Amino acid sequence: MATPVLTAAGMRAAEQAVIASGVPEYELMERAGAAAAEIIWRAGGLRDTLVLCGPGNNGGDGFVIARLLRARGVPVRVAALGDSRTSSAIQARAAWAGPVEAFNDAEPAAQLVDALFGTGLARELDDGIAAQLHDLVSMASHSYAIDLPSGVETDSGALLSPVPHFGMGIALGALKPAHLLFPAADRMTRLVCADIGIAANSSICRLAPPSVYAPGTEAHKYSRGLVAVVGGEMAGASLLASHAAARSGAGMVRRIAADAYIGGPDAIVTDFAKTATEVEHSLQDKRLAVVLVGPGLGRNKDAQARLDVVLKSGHPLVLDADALNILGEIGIAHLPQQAILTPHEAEFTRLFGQLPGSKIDRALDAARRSRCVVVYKGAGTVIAAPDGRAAVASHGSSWLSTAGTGDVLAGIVASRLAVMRDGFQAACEAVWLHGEAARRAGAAFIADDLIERLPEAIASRL
Ligand SMILES: NC(=O)C1=CN([C@@H]2O[C@H](COP(=O)(O)OP(=O)(O)OC[C@H]3O[C@@H](n4cnc5c(N)ncnc54)[C@H](O)[C@@H]3O)[C@@H](O)[C@H]2O)[C@@H](O)CC1
Ligand SMILES: [K+]
Repeated sequence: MATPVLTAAGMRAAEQAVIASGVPEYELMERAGAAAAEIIWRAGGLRDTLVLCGPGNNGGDGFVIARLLRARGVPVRVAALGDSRTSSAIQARAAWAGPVEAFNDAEPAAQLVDALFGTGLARELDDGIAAQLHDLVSMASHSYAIDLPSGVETDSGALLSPVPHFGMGIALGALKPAHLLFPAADRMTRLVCADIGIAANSSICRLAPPSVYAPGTEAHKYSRGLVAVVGGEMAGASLLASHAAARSGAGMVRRIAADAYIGGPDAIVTDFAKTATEVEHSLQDKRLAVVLVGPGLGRNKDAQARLDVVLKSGHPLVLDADALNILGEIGIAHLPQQAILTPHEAEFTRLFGQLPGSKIDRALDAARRSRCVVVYKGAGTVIAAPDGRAAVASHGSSWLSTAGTGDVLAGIVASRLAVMRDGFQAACEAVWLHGEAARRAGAAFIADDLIERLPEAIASRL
């Protein structure tokens, strides 16, 4: 099941709905503290523990955690950053029977619990607070960020001040964008989400592993989807994309190109098309399920003419790389509806300019403007649909930062679209399979290795 992602405001609204149904706010704090204490107990056992409590409800959670860990026999100290300022936090502090040290004087412990700030962080931490938090976290063998690491901006994942690396992030009630978006996501080696009985409904989710279906017994190559990859100046990129498409479930892949490149899998047929008119002729095949253009296309006049016939072909499209660069020059008004666009950061900016908000906001805005599914690539890839759905892929392999992996992703997207016809779902499946193939390829792989891992990645989700 997809895990919902809530912004700070969305979380407050969900909390208010539960409170309106008759659950006191303090009860929610007790639930949050109990869930977090259970996770910490399981991971850290009887280690010496220091709980850092801030002035708001995040600090209140900290007092509950301290009390419950101590009740289990864990040696716990609490250090607070001033007085508690909310009624629930005051209540939680009163229920903690032990002493409260000053934050600035707190000595390190083997286990560190950061309950300084959560979704209510309004600005950067003072230098002294950030430095003390950093020292205490780095001296602990086990460290936990309650709800969020203190110092990260909930909705964007930006670091408002320097934030140390925590062993674990314990999200309360629902994931927030900062749990998945970089650089914040990188500050938690592990991430768990504690259920506190809040119904978290959201059109934004963490990218979930897909359920992939094997072809039916009646299937044949055309029913499984015929993908055309329109090539251009660089044969290698369109070959990589074609090969990736062929290994991702499509029934047949046809490369439409002007080069006479021989090599690559024999299963991929190359249609020799020297001119845009010849490309147009090849695209008249009614059996085509999807056309991919962009990898290796180039940006010269001939590339523009090829792109033009693809845009007018009437087929479902996947547009990547140079197709996006050309569109950045001629404008997105030329886009047909319901294509899938796969821009990396620079291509995204060329297409849509500097949009405001988080990476999720920008992807959703771009999807609405273009009326296309947008796969906004990079660390923390965001897939967004014009109807407001978004999925965020976190913790992809950083080894993907090598030549040709974008061409491979574009090929997988085209293939999954040919198989299932739903753009958003196809893009989500493709991003997941790409990430899984990378995980299986290990370290220092090249784009070609990734393709070889795709059948295993698909088999793992059958
Ligand atoms: N929303 C929910 O459903 C629940 C929220 N809970 C907890 O409540 C948290 C949110 O609580 P709050 O809204 O009280 O917010 P926080 O506890 O995150 O912080 C708010 C407090 O910090 C101060 N502050 C903000 N930025 C500061 C800075 N840079 N330096 C110094 N002070 C600063 C504010 O003036 C305010 O007093 C969540 O992260 C979670 O831990 C849980 O108790 C239970 C359920
Ligand atoms: K925190």
